[in-house]
Amino acid sequence: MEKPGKALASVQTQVPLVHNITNFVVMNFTANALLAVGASPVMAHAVEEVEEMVAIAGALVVNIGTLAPQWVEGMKLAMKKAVELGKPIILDPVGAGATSYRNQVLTELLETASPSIIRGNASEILALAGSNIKTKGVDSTASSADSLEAARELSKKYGSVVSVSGATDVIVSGSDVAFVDNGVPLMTRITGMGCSASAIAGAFAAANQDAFVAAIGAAATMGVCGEIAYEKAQLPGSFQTFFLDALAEINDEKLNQLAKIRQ
Ligand SMILES: Nc1ncnc2c1ncn2[C@@H]1O[C@H](COP(=O)(O)OP(=O)(O)O)[C@@H](O)[C@H]1O
Ligand SMILES: Cc1ncsc1CCOP(=O)(O)O
Ligand SMILES: [Mg+2]
Repeated sequence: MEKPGKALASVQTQVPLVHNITNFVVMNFTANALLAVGASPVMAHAVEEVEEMVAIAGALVVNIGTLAPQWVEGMKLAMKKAVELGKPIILDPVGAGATSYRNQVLTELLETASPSIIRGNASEILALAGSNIKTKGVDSTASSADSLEAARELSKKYGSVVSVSGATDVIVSGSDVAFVDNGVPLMTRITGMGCSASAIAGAFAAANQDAFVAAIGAAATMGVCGEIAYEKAQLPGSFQTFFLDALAEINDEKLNQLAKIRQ
């Protein structure tokens, strides 16, 4: 397995534009996380402009966190355009398994296009694979270790890389699996950490052809930066600030040294 530093260096040298259709809760934090890691964020969801925006972006991140029908229309238009132009799509199925509306919209989005990367927590990935699990709003009620089979199924069904976050991040691409053991539990106590993981996966996918390499690099970057931030702050408010600082200071060498990736 190639070390993740090279994939990060590609992001930092290319500074890709990442088009996010994401939720109201995390827009600001996600944009800051992308800027800090060395990418360029834009948030745009109006049906009137999503096609033009995706045309100038390196990747499209679709996050269903605060859904409404007009947004779904914009997501579908953007996804179709991304397919037409060969741009990678990252899908974050926020709250899959919490309500039937979310499940229905996810079915429609996955009929519209196959994402390069599906990034969610364990409950969301299990729900997406058809299990009856009830996600606790947007929070997971399952462990990433229990989602390996579901991730495999989804990866085969949609031809996507599936990245499941948790104590260990599980990343599946067809029959290939990688595990990333970085991160700290405090990351679950700040909203937008998973959404940022998906947005950063977008930056990595924009700058790296191989979606498996991109998803692993993004997960390792998130986890390593969480560990660096935790050395400085052990409470959510200050941790969030130090996490952004860590994203801004991470480089290929440090990432290679601290990433714990198993295959
Ligand atoms: N128990 C944990 N220990 C260490 N890192 C974790 C833990 N749970 C989640 N993370 C990390 O936090 C980030 C967000 O993951 P998660 O909380 O699962 O996403 P979401 O916010 O979508 O539910 C990921 O980078 C993940 O690796
Ligand atoms: C709390 C909340 N409610 C709707 S979207 C959202 C943010 C979810 O963010 P994350 O999946 O990164 O925890
Ligand atoms: Mg999430």
